Amino acid sequence: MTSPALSLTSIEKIYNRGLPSEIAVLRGADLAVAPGEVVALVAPSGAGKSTLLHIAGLLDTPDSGQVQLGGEEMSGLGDRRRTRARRSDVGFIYQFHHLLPEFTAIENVILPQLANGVSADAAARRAQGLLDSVGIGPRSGHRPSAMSGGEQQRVAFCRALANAPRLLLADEPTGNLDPGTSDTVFAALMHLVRDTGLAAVIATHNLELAARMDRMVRLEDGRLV
Ligand SMILES: Nc1ncnc2c1ncn2[C@@H]1O[C@H](COP(=O)(O)OP(=O)(O)OP(=O)(O)O)[C@@H](O)[C@H]1O
Repeated sequence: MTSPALSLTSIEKIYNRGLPSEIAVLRGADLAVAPGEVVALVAPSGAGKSTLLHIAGLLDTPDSGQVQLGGEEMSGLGDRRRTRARRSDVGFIYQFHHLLPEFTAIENVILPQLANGVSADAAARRAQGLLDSVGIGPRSGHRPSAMSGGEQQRVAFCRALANAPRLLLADEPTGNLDPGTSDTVFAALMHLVRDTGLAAVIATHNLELAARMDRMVRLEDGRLV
């Protein structure tokens, strides 16, 4: 049997422990995502969606519970190995694209590859291929400020996939776009994800988009149902 791309077991996260403001955000959250599976994560605002995504993507650590990527335990790793695993195994997409404004679209997709030790030529070829696949190849030399919101977000998708991660985590990837653009951009994202066969967890408030994924999980009272 192949290992899940992501496995979260009994994840607990408490903020401000011991203080009057203590808040138990995650209380035994479990989730397994198979390679190639696209899971919609639906949660009311403040339920702990970002906390969960940050823990799954090794940006934050749980107070207890296990995080596995591709069957490998991540919980006990030191900072350097966590950073390496995050860089090569996980791609992030945020609601606001967070592209580097002083670099062009293609440079934004090249840079994470250089940081991962890929040669400049190979990185440029891969970046151009990714941009072509979401229909913005001809705009690869533009800076983000010269692109529409939907185009910028498609560049952010390509950047997230630049290092061929095994897991994609997205936090409201189309949340700041108008409904029409959101639909086109979501279709581009699904195309990329299906094309590369990677596992994805995509947080969204949009139930119509959630219904187009393989499975929907809801974050409720610190657990996933
Ligand atoms: N570093 C922190 N210290 C204390 N409390 C925090 C911290 N980060 C988040 N929280 C609290 O934990 C809860 C969950 O936060 P989180 O950002 O995970 O929610 P969310 O579901 O992503 O919300 P939204 O959809 O509004 O972005 C919130 O009540 C938030 O105020």
